[in-house]
Amino acid sequence: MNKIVIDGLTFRYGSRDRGQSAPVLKDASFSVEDGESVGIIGANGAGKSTLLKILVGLLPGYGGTVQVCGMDVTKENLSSIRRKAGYVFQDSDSQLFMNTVYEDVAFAPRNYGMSETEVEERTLGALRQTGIEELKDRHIYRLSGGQKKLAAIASVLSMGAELLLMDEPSAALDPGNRRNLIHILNRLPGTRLTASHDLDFIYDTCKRTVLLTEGAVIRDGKTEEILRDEELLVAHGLELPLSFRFMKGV
Ligand SMILES: Nc1ncnc2c1ncn2[C@@H]1O[C@H](COP(=O)(O)OP(=O)(O)OP(=O)(O)O)[C@@H](O)[C@H]1O
Repeated sequence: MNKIVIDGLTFRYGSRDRGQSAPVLKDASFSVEDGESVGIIGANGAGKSTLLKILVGLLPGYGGTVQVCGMDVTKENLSSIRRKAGYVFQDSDSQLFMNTVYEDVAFAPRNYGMSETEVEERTLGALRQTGIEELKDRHIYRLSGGQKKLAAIASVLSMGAELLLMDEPSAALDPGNRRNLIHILNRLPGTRLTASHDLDFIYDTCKRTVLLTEGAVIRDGKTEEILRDEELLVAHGLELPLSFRFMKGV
């Protein structure tokens, strides 16, 4: 079953009264199957963040078909979609707002009216999956960037998200935290869509990759094949990931 279906997606910012702006997504189509881990790569302004925001209903008014977890992305379906699809912001500070890690991770299940026993079970489960159980009583302001990222991921896992949508998850992480995040993501069950221009991170966490340029899907295929294609990457404002540069001896 497909967790995401995007068919002929077109989107432009702005409204008619402010004048029509150019489309930032142009007839984009691809699907993501249950259990797949897919990367979205593209230069600055390619439309990666816009695409993720459309999937969680933050940007209505798109053209074409967009379905998440079997539901059309419409106002009526948003609360059901957000129970199944967890959006991890690029900036973890925009996502964490409670006092402690535990409170933040417990927020969504509590908000959905689950019993305190279930809230605790889900919260501890999510903290375990992200390897931050020992930080549960830590104040959010006392977390490092890497710990905040893990807390933000735990806060969407606790509501039972089947689909993780992540915007630049490795941004601002040092090598140790980045490696830890790769290790944790690769052990998580479920489906993932990760937007990033950290191509090494995509190589380490996604089997399939979609290349976007100016809002259009240029390539959709095996990560290894796309990330090895230097000519393709350079033509679209990217460069070979380090892993392949070393192999070439560059
Ligand atoms: N709120 C907005 N209003 C108007 N235009 C916007 C808005 N947000 C983004 N854009 C424009 O939409 C296009 C796509 O932006 P988007 O942030 O989706 O790209 P991106 O691939 O995520 O880029 P980056 O890698 O720099 O984060 C860009 O031209 C950008 O300037």
